[in-house]
Amino acid sequence: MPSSATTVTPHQRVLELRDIRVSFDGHEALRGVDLDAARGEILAVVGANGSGKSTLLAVSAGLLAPTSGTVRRPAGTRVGLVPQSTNDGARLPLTVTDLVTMGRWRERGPFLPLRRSDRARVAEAIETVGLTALARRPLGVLSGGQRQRAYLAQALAQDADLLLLDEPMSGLDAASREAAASALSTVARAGVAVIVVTHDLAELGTVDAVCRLVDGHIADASTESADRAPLAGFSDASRGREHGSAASVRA
Ligand SMILES: Nc1ncnc2c1ncn2[C@@H]1O[C@H](COP(=O)(O)OP(=O)(O)OP(=O)(O)O)[C@@H](O)[C@H]1O
Repeated sequence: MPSSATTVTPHQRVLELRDIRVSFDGHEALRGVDLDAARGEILAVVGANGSGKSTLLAVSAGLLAPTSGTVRRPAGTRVGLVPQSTNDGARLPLTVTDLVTMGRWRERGPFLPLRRSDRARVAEAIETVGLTALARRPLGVLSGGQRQRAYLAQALAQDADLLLLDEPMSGLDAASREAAASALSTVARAGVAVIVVTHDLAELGTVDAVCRLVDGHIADASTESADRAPLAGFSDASRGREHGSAASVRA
């Protein structure tokens, strides 16, 4: 990750959205969104309820085809998505380790036995989110915040190139938020492009860019300061430059 504004680092772009429009029954959830995400960078997406944040993630993940516009990802890009609510997971007859192991399926296939390296990756992801002591517990007996962390571990275990997280900190206590924010920084430093939807920029610690959605379009995009100071007190993204593209602005 760049440590100063003048550092020129070749950040490979793993997502390019151009003039994205999404209509639901005549209502435009996204209106002409341009956005780039590059390896090694954390992009925060903020905006009011209904402004289009989850829709933007769904389009970025390839789960939802835009009504118009282009979505480009380099061939072979692995996308990991942690959806907004993981409460449904409470009903799944899976342990934390089972859930995180599923994160290796794309790499390994669901029917092949895990290699030692896969198991190590699963254990590492569980450790990163601080759930090692609960690794054998069924999801149904975890608290909401613990379950949220299990899903985050699953996403980490995927070794994704592009990690999309929809309010990953919701329901987490302060210590867990800090652990999750640190995990995100670690994966970004390892070269993953991270897009995080949040209602609270401060909980993310440091980010490289902020994209504010208002009624389905990017109202403004801001870069974090060059030395990557904490975002606390930076809730007014109007400090940033006004333009349509977010992560193309390098920190
Ligand atoms: N499948 C759908 N069918 C119809 N309308 C939808 C659908 N998904 C989203 N919308 C509408 O699109 C708009 C954007 O929704 P979206 O879920 O992307 O917002 P959001 O910014 O993620 O909101 P929140 O902060 O509440 O999670 C909203 O007006 C929503 O009602």
